[in-house]
Amino acid sequence: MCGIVGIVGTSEVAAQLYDGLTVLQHRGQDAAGIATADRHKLRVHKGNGLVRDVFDEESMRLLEGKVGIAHCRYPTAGSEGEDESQPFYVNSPYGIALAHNGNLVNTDALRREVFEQDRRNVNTESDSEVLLNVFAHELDTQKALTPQAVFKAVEGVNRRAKGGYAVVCSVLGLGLVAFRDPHGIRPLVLGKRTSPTGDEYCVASESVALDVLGFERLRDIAPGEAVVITARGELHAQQTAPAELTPCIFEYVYFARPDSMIDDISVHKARMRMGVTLGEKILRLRPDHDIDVVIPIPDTSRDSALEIANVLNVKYREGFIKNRYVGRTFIMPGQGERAKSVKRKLNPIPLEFRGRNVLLVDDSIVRGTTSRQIVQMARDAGAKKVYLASAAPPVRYPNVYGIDMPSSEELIAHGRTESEIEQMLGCDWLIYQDLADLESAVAGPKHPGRKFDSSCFSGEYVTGIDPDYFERIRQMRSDDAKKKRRVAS
Ligand SMILES: O=P(O)(O)OC[C@H]1O[C@H](OP(=O)(O)OP(=O)(O)O)[C@H](O)[C@@H]1O
Ligand SMILES: NC(=O)CC[C@H](N)C(=O)O
Ligand SMILES: [Mg+2]
Repeated sequence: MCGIVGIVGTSEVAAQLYDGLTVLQHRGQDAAGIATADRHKLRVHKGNGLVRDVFDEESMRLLEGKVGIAHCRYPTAGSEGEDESQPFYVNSPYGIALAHNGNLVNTDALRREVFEQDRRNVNTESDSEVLLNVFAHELDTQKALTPQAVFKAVEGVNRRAKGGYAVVCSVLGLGLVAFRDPHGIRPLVLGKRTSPTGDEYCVASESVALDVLGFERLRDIAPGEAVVITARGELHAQQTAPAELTPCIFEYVYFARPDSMIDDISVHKARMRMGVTLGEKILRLRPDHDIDVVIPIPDTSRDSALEIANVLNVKYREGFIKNRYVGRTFIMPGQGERAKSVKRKLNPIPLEFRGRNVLLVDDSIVRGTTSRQIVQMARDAGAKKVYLASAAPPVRYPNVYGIDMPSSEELIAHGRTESEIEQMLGCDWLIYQDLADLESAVAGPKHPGRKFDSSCFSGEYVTGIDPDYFERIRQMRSDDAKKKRRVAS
């Protein structure tokens, strides 16, 4: 789940892109990059690591230009190698840099098509580089470099690429281009700022980037919409494909920051509502429950856990302290690293557990890495009974649109009943949110009936998927496959 930002400013943009990336760091911790454009040149600096590690004073100084894009990466395709960090660049036509959040599900066919029909070679295993070459080819077939020509090119991309994609591009001689797939699976929001020298625009994965950079949130980019902001600050927008909004529900469950608005829904409020519906379910199933205290598994579950405690009318306590210097464990590339990180990251305060029946709350249980260890930690800290609530339903199916859970065997809930999972996690009671409750909680009162991509819970994929696709990505991207790749390199 990468983070992307693009800015058209009236002054230099590199430092602002850097600041934007730092607040999107939770979306990708593996690599980062910035590309800026002045009138004649595109400059790119990128590499593996956190944003603060990839850039130094010297590299920032070289990133000149008033138009630019930036990316932080959490790989879902190809390898974790430096050459697959983003933005990607092609020199023809015009010079284009592209940053992509999402994942294509027809990359192999597209790669062949790009080579055989468009006569372009893609030198990495990245789906994003394939996407860039499709866009470049489609733009190359247009006569001039105008917003209309870009819209035609994006129409071509929409026709050919299948999957989740939120994209920002910098096109030399024109400005910034941004577009979102026809289902709007991945988020993209547009903001504006007025400076004494003219209008400035920013496009970002999450509105938190607009907030910190002082842009006003204008609106979300619509599914199947493309936006061109010329280097002079003129905004053009057009629908480039028939569309139906079904944003990824996992953004609200886990990925996004709570202080972001995504598709006009506050992530914070969505998580609070998830807590209310789950609390109500607990009361329905066990009106005479014996829960003494609700304890969140930090960070992401906090908003939901607090509301569960309110609904149950029991105490809410911070019983685990998070080491703020350890990153998010779920988005780490290998299982060994994830498992070790839970211990390094979370430590219990025993007096909150001793002799109590505790309800631990997590936003989601994916591989079960976190919950298995946490349940044991709660017992070791002296809890009498350990109950576990998940603000999301069981994750039973792979995610193919930009979240790296490609192999169903790695998912603890795949092919298992809730009581089997309860046993594996070692808790006294496991309770999951129902999918219908999750969807209505996220939609909230402002967007009742909103549809979502909930494929990792339901197994229904909004773009349709080739039947052999799952086996192919399992071979490429399971934890085993990644381990083998690391050993070989
Ligand atoms: O079942 P698992 O495979 O362990 O995955 C789920 C866990 O991973 C995430 O936490 P993470 O540490 O990534 O981030 P957070 O601090 O934002 O909660 C998520 O919030 C769950 O706690
Ligand atoms: N998480 C993402 O959005 C990943 C983008 C792209 N598929 C990559 O692997 O680099
Ligand atoms: Mg967590």
